[in-house]
Amino acid sequence: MIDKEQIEAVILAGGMGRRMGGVDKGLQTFKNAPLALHALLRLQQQLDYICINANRNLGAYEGFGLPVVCDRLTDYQGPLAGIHAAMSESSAPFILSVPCDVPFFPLNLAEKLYAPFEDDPQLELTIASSQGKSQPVFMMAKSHLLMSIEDFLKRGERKIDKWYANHRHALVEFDDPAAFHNVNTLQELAELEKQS
Ligand SMILES: Nc1nc2c(ncn2[C@@H]2O[C@H](COP(=O)(O)OP(=O)(O)OP(=O)(O)O)[C@@H](O)[C@H]2O)c(=O)[nH]1
Repeated sequence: MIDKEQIEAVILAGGMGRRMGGVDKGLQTFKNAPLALHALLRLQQQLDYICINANRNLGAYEGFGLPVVCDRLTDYQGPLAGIHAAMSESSAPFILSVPCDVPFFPLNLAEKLYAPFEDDPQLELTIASSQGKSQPVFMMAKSHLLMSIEDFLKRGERKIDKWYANHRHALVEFDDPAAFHNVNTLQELAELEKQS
């Protein structure tokens, strides 16, 4: 059984959005609402504690009514920097991360990523996987990994896959590959809007 008290979720909206021309991806409109709000609405069905990681337009994100955390390490070091920021500010033993650009992620994400920890107390993190391919931005990690992330980023590394390989982890398979469809360009956003 999932213990919601143990987990804080972070919506990662701190990227540069280069493939969207440098716009703030989380604030782009999809089905009449900002992308990050879609993520929030899905998380609210799963967990009670949620924050947003953003590095610009902070007022707009604060308008969602959640705590907003900024990267502590500068220079846009990738999604791990956002997970690091959330871990730094949270007192929850587990952090669940989701990106802001996957509007249909599974509604049983938190439950399924939490379950393996109950069977294996040594486990440090779980990562979503779909059709055998990992989706590493969808991660549930124990908060004691904060210093490990910090050391890794300070060494100039940034790839999540390389980081988690050093830790006891489990991949958790999800059935519906469409749920992990992410949007990288404004054209992809418009196409997804038409399809759905
Ligand atoms: N906090 C933080 N989050 C990031 C950073 N880079 C990417 N992300 C987040 O990680 C997720 C996946 O991001 P990407 O699509 O790889 O990067 P992006 O910045 O959104 O877009 P591109 O610049 O086009 O790659 C998104 O939720 C981003 O907001 C970063 O430097 N800091």
